[in-house]
Amino acid sequence: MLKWFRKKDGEATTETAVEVEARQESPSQTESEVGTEEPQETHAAFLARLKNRLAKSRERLADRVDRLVLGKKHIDAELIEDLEEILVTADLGVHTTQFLLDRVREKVKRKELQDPERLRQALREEMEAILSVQAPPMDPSRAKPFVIMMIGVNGVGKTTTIGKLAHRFRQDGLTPMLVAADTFRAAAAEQLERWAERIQVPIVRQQSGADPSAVVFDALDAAMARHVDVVLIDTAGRMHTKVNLMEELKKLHRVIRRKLPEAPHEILLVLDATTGQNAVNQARLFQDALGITGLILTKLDGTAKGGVIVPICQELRLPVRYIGLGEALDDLRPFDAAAFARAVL
Ligand SMILES: Nc1nc2c(ncn2[C@@H]2O[C@H](COP(=O)(O)OP(=O)(O)OP(=O)(O)O)[C@@H](O)[C@H]2O)c(=O)[nH]1
Repeated sequence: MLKWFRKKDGEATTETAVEVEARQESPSQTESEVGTEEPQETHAAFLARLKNRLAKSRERLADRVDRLVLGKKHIDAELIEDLEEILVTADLGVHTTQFLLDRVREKVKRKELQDPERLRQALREEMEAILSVQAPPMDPSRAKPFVIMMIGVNGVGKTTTIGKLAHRFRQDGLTPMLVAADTFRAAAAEQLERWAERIQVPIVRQQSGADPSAVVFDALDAAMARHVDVVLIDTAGRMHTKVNLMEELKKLHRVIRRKLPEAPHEILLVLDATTGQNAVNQARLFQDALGITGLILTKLDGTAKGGVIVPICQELRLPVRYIGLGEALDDLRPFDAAAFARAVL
């Protein structure tokens, strides 16, 4: 059954009609309509899939390390120098590469690592340790509504990730609501609306050019009135006016806080793995401006640059919440440091 809730918002602007589109059907009905129920995948099967998707990264890193040590008897200065080039070109960055090489040298010196064939395993352990950032888990049950602000530059996959994440929440029995706070690009709200339709969740949007803060303000009212569990806010990735993107996002953040002092409960930065080292700069900028609570790395299916997440985790000490492995509904997976390290190295 399709229900429409229309609300004229005279306070924000005279013309802003907030449309809360809601479909209220039983979860079982929705699941069969959507027809995308994730089959229960074993851990081994998932690992195989992740390795497969990260195939290019593996070629570039795991295979290169294997080729490097092939036939070598000792880990010597020359081998470490060659390893340095491999790690830097796998987007691990100069700082993280030096850190990893120092750890290798220490282990060799302490005679904990002597066999070149164990080099890949040793690096993998170090990588896993860096990626295992200690942080409280993302727990949507700790607040109602649990507000997630999705940020990132344009094209990284924010909208797609919101759709996939909302789908996951629905499967967990939660009611999500999508909020189109990128009002600068009409296509952005339309794309989010298509996701809302596809996964059958309500969306709050206003017409193009509306004030994003007004959209969010109204959306939080609607979420509270309708007892929504999780609010997912899609934000702009690029400003088409003179307004500075970071200033706009900060304003949005203030509006959320004013309405719900504990919110946003998560500020998730979406990074496109294919951009390599650019992702490091983006993470720094967004962290300085807003303070991020977690990362989502998308497009790992088509890149040799997945390694970029390692220097980001090492420098900013931020947990990776999810990884995107494709464009399908179930291609967003919770991040697992051990599985990721094993898939890359
Ligand atoms: N291969 C692949 N493509 C992805 C993934 N995530 C998103 N995409 C694609 O990346 C493109 C951009 O995604 P969007 O979700 O529109 O990105 P956005 O950050 O919302 O972009 P703006 O609205 O311009 O700010 C789309 O074609 C998505 O289908 C992923 O994990 N793998």
